[in-house]
Amino acid sequence: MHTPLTEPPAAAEAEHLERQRAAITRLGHELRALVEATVRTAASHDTLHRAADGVRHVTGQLTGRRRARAEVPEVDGFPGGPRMYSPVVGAGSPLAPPVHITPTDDGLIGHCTLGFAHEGPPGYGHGGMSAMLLDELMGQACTAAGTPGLTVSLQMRYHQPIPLETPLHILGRVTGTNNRKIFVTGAITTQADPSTNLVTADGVFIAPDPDQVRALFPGMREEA
Ligand SMILES: CCCCC/C=C\C/C=C\C/C=C\C/C=C\CCCC(=O)SCCNC(=O)CCNC(=O)[C@H](O)C(C)(C)COP(=O)(O)OP(=O)(O)OC[C@H]1O[C@@H](n2cnc3c(N)ncnc32)[C@H](O)[C@@H]1OP(=O)(O)O
Repeated sequence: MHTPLTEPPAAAEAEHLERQRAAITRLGHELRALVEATVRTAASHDTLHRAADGVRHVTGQLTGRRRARAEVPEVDGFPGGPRMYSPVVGAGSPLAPPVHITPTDDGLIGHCTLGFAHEGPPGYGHGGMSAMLLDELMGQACTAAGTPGLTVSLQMRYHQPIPLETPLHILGRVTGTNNRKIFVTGAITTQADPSTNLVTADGVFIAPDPDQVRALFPGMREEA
């Protein structure tokens, strides 16, 4: 059977990206397990010191070339594509639950479960986490509606605490626009009781003009 000596560049690049993203996702998963174990453990100080030595050793393996501040990672698409290291949706970020987002009839829905690393009041989610989850969903709802925007105002209402280790729904929906202003609402519920809003938010996002986009995101690739 004839095998081509060189793969077409596009196919090789796609395969490289896929491998890279799979490895980033795997490391993110292990790091989340480490973070969760760290904030729940009752291990002795000896064990904690040994773990710290081990983690320092691992960190030392990841300090080669590092991306610059405004550089968009090669594994990402911006705007509108994957964000592997986002603290909300990034499969590679130990900070992210991570949230998995899908479209709805009129906006977006995110699915996630908060762990002990996201705790505010004992047993419940941190209010700042709720704001971060909603900011992301509402921001992505702007992008999904065809008008990517930056948050200029986020009004939060905390109705009931968010239980940890409980599957959640996070909703984001664009309700209107006025020139560059985009009005968005959001809500967090449990998956089990989607009709009871635990947290709601109203936000104003602004679509930056082209000069602002160039100034703010110098690392954005031309094709975006
Ligand atoms: C095709 C290319 C597209 C390129 C990509 C474009 C955008 C990408 C953006 C987002 C997508 C990316 C990632 C999503 C990730 C995360 C989602 C979470 C969202 C965030 O994590 S995002 C970070 C936090 N966010 C900021 O870091 C913003 C800081 N900010 C600024 O960088 C400036 O603010 C800017 C540049 C946005 C606008 O600057 P500016 O000078 O053009 O705006 P200006 O002041 O002229 O206001 C214009 C009109 O908005 C009204 N207005 C202003 N403030 C208001 C407020 N608070 N409430 C109500 N209305 C307000 C004014 O009253 C006026 O209204 P009017 O025209 O009617 O008078």
